[in-house]
Amino acid sequence: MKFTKMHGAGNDYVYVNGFEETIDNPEELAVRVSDRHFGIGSDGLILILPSDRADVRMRIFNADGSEAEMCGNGVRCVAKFVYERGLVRKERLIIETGAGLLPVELFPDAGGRVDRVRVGMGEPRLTRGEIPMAGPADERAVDIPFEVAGRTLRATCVSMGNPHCVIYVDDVDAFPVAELGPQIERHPLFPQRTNVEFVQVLSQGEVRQRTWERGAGETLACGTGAAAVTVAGVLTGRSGRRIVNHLAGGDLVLEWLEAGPVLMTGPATEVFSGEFPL
Ligand SMILES: N[C@@H](CCC[C@H](N)C(=O)O)C(=O)O
Repeated sequence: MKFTKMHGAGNDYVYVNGFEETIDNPEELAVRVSDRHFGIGSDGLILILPSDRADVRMRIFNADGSEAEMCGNGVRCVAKFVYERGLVRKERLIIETGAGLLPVELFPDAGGRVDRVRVGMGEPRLTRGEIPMAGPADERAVDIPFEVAGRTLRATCVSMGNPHCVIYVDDVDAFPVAELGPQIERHPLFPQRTNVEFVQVLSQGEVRQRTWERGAGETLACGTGAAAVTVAGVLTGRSGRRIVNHLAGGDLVLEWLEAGPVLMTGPATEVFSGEFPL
């Protein structure tokens, strides 16, 4: 199987061109390729596929083999991949994801190389029923207290097509992400598990984020997570509608428009291509 390894702000995936390759068991393949010792090494697997509703379709599988609805850093890399290889030579395209059809804008340089991409991430879903989260289905979860490992934390929960639990902390570097992340991911509040963002607010327009991803563990960045953090900042009054989010692997610029959708702009980087035995 031919593959390309790409990353968006350090959130790395193995990308397979499904216009040419047929993958029978992507769940199992995701586990194999993601292994950082015995595989290629990645946070998961992304398939780039033909679509009958959009210019291209993507499917994302986490490193544990579970399929997610959407990947914000991945969608930027998919756009770069299809543009640079001439599969879809458009600077504005639509990508089909499990979270719906998303508009994407590319900023190629004079040589046709794309390093920066903007994605319309759709409208956040805010009720517990939509996230999904235990409790009254039509209520929001904004700064709600909950217990984990004998501590009381406060969570603001948002779906960007996939579930996110945002927790504000004073010092994100010192926070025990690896200890509490997996316990929050599988907390009984979240019937489909959750991604977890630990956030330190620097100012109304700037935050720092560490991410514990559902199905992948701590990653260097999470695009849907950064979008959820933008929304949580507005809902809790901690940050404004437009922020720069400093993630462990790079920066993303986000804006939650009054009209509804969240826009995310960030890097898309190709690392190398190769062949992997199926
Ligand atoms: N890294 C991604 C999100 C990938 C899926 C996530 N782990 C989930 O299970 O929902 C991003 O950049 O959004």
